[in-house]
Amino acid sequence: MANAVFHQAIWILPSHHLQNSGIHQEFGNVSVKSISKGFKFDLGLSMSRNGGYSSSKGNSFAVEASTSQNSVVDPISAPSNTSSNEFQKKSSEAALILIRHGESLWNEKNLFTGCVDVPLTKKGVEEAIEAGKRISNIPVDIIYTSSLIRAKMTAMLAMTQHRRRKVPIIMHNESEQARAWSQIFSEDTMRQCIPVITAWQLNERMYGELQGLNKQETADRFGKEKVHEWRRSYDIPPPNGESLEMCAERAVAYFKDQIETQLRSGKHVMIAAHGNSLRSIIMYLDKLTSQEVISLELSTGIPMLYIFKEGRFSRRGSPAGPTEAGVYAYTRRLAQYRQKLDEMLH
Ligand SMILES: O=C(O)[C@H](O)COP(=O)(O)O
Repeated sequence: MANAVFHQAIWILPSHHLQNSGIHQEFGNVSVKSISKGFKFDLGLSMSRNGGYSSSKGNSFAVEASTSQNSVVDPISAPSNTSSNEFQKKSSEAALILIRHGESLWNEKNLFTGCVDVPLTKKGVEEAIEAGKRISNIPVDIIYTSSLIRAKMTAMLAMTQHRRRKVPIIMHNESEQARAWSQIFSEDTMRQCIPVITAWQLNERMYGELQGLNKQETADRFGKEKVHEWRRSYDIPPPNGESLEMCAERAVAYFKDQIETQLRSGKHVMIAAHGNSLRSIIMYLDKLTSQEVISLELSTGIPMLYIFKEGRFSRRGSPAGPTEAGVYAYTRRLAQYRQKLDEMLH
């Protein structure tokens, strides 16, 4: 069966809409004059029936004005005398930030959570804000989160700390109407937004019949070794749940199809997800073996930075150190971005 493709993540302003609609004149401080020609913001993505996203405009995530074909670029990211397309071609480097969500109410209670949709604790909120401070100087053009609230909360709270002060906006693609009703009608406002794509493929591994059970009690009942095998082995699933391998089949496939595509086009990406969906992605990025991944543990609310350059990922650290400088080895490009933020904000 042909894979039906639904256009998604498009913010469109048909020119007739403005002329005909009674809504207008002012959106906050933004005058409709600036958009009176009508334009289309196309984030270049489509969603297929199986829930995957594919690019409808090649690899580009450029937000384009259909009348002029000029991309809406972040003036801080791009050198002023270089057009966005040229910049993206020259830019062979993009930042990738991974964050495991902050502590959830079930992490606090030591319960297996998996795909159960549990929010953050107060400590989790604080961890997310702290994570945001650590990445506040690193560019972010697009955010991916799982569909679970703990990852979404973490991404949103982290972005409250970002010095660029762009607004993360969740893309609603669940129906044609949801897309239509969440359009944005100002190019200026669009420039100050970061699209947030939620994807179930980034959800925590499905923990099967362990979901809701206490981890300590489960270890007492089935034995520490068995439970460790369920939690950390690569290919042994918990009862009726997903092994890490099964989780990787969807999470890494999504990463390769969708997220790597953004990185290749020069977009800086943040992913807020989960202990095991991120372990599977890190296994891919760091080329870990199924033995090595057993000892990979991720703490809640800790951001990790990778640089994607010439088709390769290199880990630039995670904030184990007390200061940002001691944490991330900035590339020249990231240092320039930071310097521009300093100039803009002082
Ligand atoms: O789903 C859970 O319980 C946690 O988010 C991850 O649990 P784990 O450390 O047991 O894999």
